[in-house]
Amino acid sequence: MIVMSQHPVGDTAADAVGGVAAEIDELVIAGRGYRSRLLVGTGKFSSHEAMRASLLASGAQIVTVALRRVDLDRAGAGDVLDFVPAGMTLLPNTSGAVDAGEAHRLARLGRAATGTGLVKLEVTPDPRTLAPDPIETLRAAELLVADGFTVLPYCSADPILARRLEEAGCATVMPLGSWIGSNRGLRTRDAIEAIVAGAGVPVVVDAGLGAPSDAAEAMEIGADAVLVNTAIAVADDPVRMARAFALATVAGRLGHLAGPAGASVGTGGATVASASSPLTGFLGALGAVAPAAPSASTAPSASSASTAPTASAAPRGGVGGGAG
Ligand SMILES: CC(=O)[C@@H](O)[C@H](O)COP(=O)(O)O
Repeated sequence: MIVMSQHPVGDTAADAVGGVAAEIDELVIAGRGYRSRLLVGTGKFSSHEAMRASLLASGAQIVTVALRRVDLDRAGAGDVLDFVPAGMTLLPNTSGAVDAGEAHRLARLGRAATGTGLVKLEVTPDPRTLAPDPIETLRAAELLVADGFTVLPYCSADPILARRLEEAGCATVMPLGSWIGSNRGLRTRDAIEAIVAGAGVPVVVDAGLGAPSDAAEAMEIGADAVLVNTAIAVADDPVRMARAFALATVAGRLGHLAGPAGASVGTGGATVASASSPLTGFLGALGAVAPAAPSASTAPSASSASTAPTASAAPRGGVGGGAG
């Protein structure tokens, strides 16, 4: 069942997330700054009205539209573009293209019809996975850059390909979190971390983010932005879900900017527990209430010795450790 909540929404990211968007830094793509780090798609909504309300609630400033869905002659009324809120940056995409030549042709038609040189490059020849073709994507990127486009390529989560796309002149790289429309979340986390570490252009995690927490996770590990369509469009309440993604994106960015948690969580975290309270110092200060020595029956056997905590696995809080 689709329900449409009636939230009072404005038309900026700050309105959509109650002002907290002002706490994060701007996203800069091809020299232009954006307050919102959530990009949204326009497919799969139950109606154009639901789409428009959700776009507003998301606070997104960049919205992607499949060129195949656009009335390129702009002859008829009621086209999807008529429902994109004014002021949003339109990012036409080449969804449906199966090779570089087709992507280039679609992009040129789109530029003629919409007047924008921005293009989200998608080359997905395999209908089962909609996996981006890395070779055709790179070829298409080279063609489009040479033709004056500002290219934002949807790509495999591959650090080498990301570097090659950046070298080809792309304005961002947009590695997938999981298959388009799958809502499977951030399945490519390790690769995204490697891409973030090496990228000189914004990294936008695109596709498969199924819950707001997925967006937050991508942002925490250092992605510059996320692009979400299906999870918002198919939610029971797409407007509320759009707001949730907006808030999660800001929260994830704040978590990343805050530093230490992102650093430890982002590298996979520790594999042993680390006490949050300073156990040793506390007991010492009380006059050492020493734990009872293990009885013979409870003492670790030789065979279990490998599981006993070692010095290196001791809690990092340690003697006189920090606040609990
Ligand atoms: C709309 C768009 O560009 C999609 O191709 C994009 O990859 C979003 O994916 P999800 O629908 O999985 O969010």
